[in-house]
Amino acid sequence: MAPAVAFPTTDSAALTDFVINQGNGVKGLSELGLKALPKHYIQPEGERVDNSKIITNESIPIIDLSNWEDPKVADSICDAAEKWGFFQIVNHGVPVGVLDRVQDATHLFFGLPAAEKNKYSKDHSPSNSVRFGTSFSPQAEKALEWKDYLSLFYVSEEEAAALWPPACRDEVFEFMKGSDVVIKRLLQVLMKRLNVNEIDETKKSLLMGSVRVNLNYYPICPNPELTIGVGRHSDVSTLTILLQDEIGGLYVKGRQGDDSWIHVPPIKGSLVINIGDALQILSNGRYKSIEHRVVANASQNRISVPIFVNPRPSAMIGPLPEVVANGEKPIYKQVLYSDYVKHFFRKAHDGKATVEFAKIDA
Ligand SMILES: O=C(O)CCC(=O)C(=O)O
Ligand SMILES: [Fe+2]
Repeated sequence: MAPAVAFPTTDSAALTDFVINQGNGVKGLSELGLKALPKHYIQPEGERVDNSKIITNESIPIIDLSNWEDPKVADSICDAAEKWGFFQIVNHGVPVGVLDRVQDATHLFFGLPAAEKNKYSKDHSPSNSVRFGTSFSPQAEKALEWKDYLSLFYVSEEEAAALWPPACRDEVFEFMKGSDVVIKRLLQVLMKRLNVNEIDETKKSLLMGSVRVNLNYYPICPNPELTIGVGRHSDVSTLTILLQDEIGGLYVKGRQGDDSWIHVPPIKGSLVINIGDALQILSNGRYKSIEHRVVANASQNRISVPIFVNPRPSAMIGPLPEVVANGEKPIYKQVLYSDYVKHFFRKAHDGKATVEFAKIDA
């Protein structure tokens, strides 16, 4: 039987203390067996997923990478990046055992006692590279999101070995390393269409100068229709490689320019790829970073593991010289990538608003 609720969940201070300060997260709330969603998680109607807005007559492309050398594969990747900003890849070369192990390790980490996970919270973590938290940006949000996370910024193998939680450290590292080849190939293909034929050191720092891996945990929610797992946002990355489990719940904004949403169906062994804001800016808008969000679930706990491939924080990002060489007008200015990321985290999730930060004023 679930334990009796030990505090009034209407009391903001008590809720913050339980969820954030003690490190119980929304997983802890969920396991109290609440009958109703605490008011802090009730999202304005526009932020919830409205079932009437979900379209089922379209789906994001699924690309088979078994024949890398086939130019048709490269075309499908670039077309998907231009038209959809989102696609799934199968036969990508990352062994299914690696994917299974990082999913098991994610469950293992979130299954640890709160006090153990809390060692990695903002107030206790020995390093900024390792952060356990809940929601997206609780200080900046009017309504909280129904998600806990562990965020791991990769600095070096030594640092990862010393600082990442032992419950998931080796498996996350194996997933990150195992995805290296497919990440490089995808970027090479995407660059070729932009007339960038070689990823030299400068390009490397712009495209893949840093990596962050998140472990996301979306526990069972008493009123999923009133809240959200992750609110509408686009990623600030160059490219995101996402491993989701078999539960489902990720929605991508439709292409009609209206408020329609498309489900990304789980496919065992596949990886979801999406273009982030940094690549939209570097490609001068040719590749699209598309809004997406995650619903909460009434009956199952869901996990996902995105790898965010990012520019180096100290890199200046703007439209690549190869892209504007033919006289194309730049629509973005040069911005310091770390400023861009700071801007993203300063506010609650708000769809595509972050990219305005880099727009050249009309
Ligand atoms: O959980 C998911 O499927 C997506 C998560 C996501 O969009 C993110 O972490 O940026
Ligand atoms: Fe995302």
